Amino acid sequence: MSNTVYIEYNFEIAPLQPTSDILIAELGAIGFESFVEHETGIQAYIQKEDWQADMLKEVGILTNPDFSISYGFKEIEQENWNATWERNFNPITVDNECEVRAPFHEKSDVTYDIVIEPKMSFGTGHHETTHMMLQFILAHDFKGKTVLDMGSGTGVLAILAEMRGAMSVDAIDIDNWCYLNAVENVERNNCKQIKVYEGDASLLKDQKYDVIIANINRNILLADIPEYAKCLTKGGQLFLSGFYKEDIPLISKKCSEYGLNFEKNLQKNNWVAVKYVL
Ligand SMILES: C[S@@+](CC[C@H](N)C(=O)[O-])C[C@H]1O[C@@H](n2cnc3c(N)ncnc32)[C@H](O)[C@@H]1O
Repeated sequence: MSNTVYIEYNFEIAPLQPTSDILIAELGAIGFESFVEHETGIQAYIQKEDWQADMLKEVGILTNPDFSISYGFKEIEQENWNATWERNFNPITVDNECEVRAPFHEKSDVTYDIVIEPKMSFGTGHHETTHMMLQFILAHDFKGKTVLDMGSGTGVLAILAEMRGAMSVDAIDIDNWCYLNAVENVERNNCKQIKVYEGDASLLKDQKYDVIIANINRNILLADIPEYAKCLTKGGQLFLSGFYKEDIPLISKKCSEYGLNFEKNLQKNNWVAVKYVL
């Protein structure tokens, strides 16, 4: 067990929606890694080494008079954070076909049973963006496809892609903890076609993929769409998430500059997942 130290913020929020979604997006943009929603707000986590006492000055929603947000913070050891996760992690079912659960939950009768021990990584299916990406994977044919999962977190999307018949899956995450966690989850789900890498889009060279899935955030996607386009086979599919409905025009404009056409989007609360085709 690594002894990374985290800062845990507890935000009490009114009204809860859409405030917590906006707050999560703003905190994500300044380096917060993970979020746990509760009945009256959210807990947000950032590594102590990435934290500065005045960093919340950049979070615009905190000073917006339309919302009421109060907060406090404390330093915690990673082990405590895991305990929080485990208390909050209930199994989730996507479209009656796929269940994402922790090892300590009982298996239920679904076609795709995914076991994830999230530890510090994002990707249990609870977040709207993960949920919609899982829906996209369930709704599309992955048989025999070569797949890239960029920003793989726990590896949950890569795991479902393999279960749906992908021939090979490269899963890449910039974060060392996510990399290690995805390696564990790949093994835990007995996946054989997934290779996990630590890094970012600079790892992409001459590889070609039939499908690219990337649930990251607006700015990283905008920066990396040109790389994704280069790596897609003609007719290849790109599934993106990690941004809001309002960001679709900007993301679609960038995609169309690289020959990727908008096909459809899913929406959950204000979050979206979008399909583009080359
Ligand atoms: C929103 S989470 C998505 C995790 C998982 N794919 C899912 O759908 O639940 C985004 C992930 O992208 C990773 N990430 C952030 N910036 C990245 C980058 N430039 N390249 C690759 N991964 C990145 C983060 O470490 C995080 O695990």
